[in-house]
Amino acid sequence: MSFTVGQYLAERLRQIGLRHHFAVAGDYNLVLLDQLLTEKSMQQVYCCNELNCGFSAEGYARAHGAAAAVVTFGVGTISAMDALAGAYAENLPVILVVGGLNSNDRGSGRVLHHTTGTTDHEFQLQMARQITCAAESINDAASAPAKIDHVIRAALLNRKPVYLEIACNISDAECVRPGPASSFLRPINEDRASLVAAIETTRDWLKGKQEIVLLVGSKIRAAMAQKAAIRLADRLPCSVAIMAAAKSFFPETHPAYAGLYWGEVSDPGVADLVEKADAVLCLAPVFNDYSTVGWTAWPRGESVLTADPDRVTVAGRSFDGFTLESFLEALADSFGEPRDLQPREVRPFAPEPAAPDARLTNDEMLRQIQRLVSSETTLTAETGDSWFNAMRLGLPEGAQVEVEMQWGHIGWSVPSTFGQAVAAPDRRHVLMVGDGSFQLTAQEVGQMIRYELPVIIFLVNNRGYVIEIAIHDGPYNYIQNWDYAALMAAFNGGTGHGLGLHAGTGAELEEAIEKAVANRRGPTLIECSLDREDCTEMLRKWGKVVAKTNARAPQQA
Ligand SMILES: C/C(NCc1cnc(C)nc1N)=C(/S)[C@H](O)COP(=O)(O)OP(=O)(O)O
Repeated sequence: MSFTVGQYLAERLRQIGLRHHFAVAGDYNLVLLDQLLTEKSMQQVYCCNELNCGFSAEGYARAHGAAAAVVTFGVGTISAMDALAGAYAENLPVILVVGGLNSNDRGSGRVLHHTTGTTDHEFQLQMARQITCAAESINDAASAPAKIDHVIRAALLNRKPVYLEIACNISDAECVRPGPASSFLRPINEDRASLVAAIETTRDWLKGKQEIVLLVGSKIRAAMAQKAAIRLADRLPCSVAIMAAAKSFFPETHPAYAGLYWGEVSDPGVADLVEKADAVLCLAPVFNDYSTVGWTAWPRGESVLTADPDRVTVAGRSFDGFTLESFLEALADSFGEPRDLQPREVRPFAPEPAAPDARLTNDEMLRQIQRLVSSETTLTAETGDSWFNAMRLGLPEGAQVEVEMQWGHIGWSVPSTFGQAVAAPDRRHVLMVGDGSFQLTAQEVGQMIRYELPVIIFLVNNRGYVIEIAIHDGPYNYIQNWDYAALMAAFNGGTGHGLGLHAGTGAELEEAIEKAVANRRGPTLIECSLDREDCTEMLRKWGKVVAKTNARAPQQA
């Protein structure tokens, strides 16, 4: 039985644990898709467009650790690249596989369809190199194994996306079979002396410190160091604060957990805790203009240790050659046994319930969403006031929150939630997405219907781009209103189980949530109608500072 290049790729994807890959057909990738279909342990899941295909894979990688998306050359790839750049920004190993030009035509001087009409056939590979940690183009079967192994290993090691182009006439070409996948998964060789020196320097730096804070950042998951951070908090007398993009990456039930640090929109008391501490250990942080609230909340200086996924900087020295996980575990163990502490009571977001027939408010909506959140819930919060709503939720052990605060592509959340639900069907998937964002990628709700995924979508209809209005208003922040709930009938196509409901009061929302929980054979979109002015106080405060930062005059020469 012959074995092909496409099957080599399929076998490697299976070996790294993928049970699905996402795809949009195109004439350059049809034969490749056939080859991937021969791998019966992996389901081929289809998307409405390549941007959504890329974001679906990104969501799958959030839930499953890695993901693959298969698109066609040019028109498919360039669209998927927006999601690939997002995966790069969010440290997610997405493998973008592209059905490429026929190897006889590549570099032939001929003009081919789905290209820009020039004879430059390298443009796409060069673009991909800017937003991936590895990019390869396969135009002969002999080089396929090494190139496939190279990009997959790079993706897993760097927790970043990669790009793999396979000429359309090579996908079914004869190929050798792969060996075991253990070569991909082997740990990096760590430098013991550097690790010991880093621990000793850190212990000296900590001597005499009274107020120690661990500030957990969003790259802690990509660094696979969440458990090690807990181990350290169990042993080091400290408080733990999280950055917004790391919501749910440290258990809120942990005795040392203090809350969200986000400058002037931090949880009560947490800004003081961090800013007055005499030792802040920043664990895998991303300090950007949004996460530092316009550069106003950025811990730096002698009282700060920064532990990045591949480097520790403390007391004027810098160490690398070991993983963040190894550093945190060794530091934890240097403090001996865990402290004897009681778990913390998580405070849910629980304002007084609104009168059942009163106009639905943001707080009432969030109060009811809070009651849905359990240890098996993954809540995805879209860019917009949904970010700030997610920050206000109390999370039971095991509940997960997904945000995209570095790339911040509105619309990301719909396909990403689809990908997460494909990856983790046993969890309850809840999506909070604004009307403006939803209009970019709404089609993927149709795929949730196709694959019968019971996602609960809170469509926050506040009639426009409220986060932009808070930053800087103008006519460009107002959009055509849709009847979002009515979309579900259209997406059902006569046979689907999608459910579309309107909620304009607390009572209507209560009833809609009941129906959504009962609808196990498809998604339920609950269109929550809110006043445009009804946004979180956090957004208002944060928006003002960010607007001021955006408005800084050019540096005078
Ligand atoms: C337009 C834009 N950002 C600019 C933007 C524009 N285009 C892309 C792809 N990504 C972006 N972030 C943003 S955050 C809107 O306020 C989102 O509106 P909506 O989803 O309705 O949420 P809110 O009402 O809570 O703001």
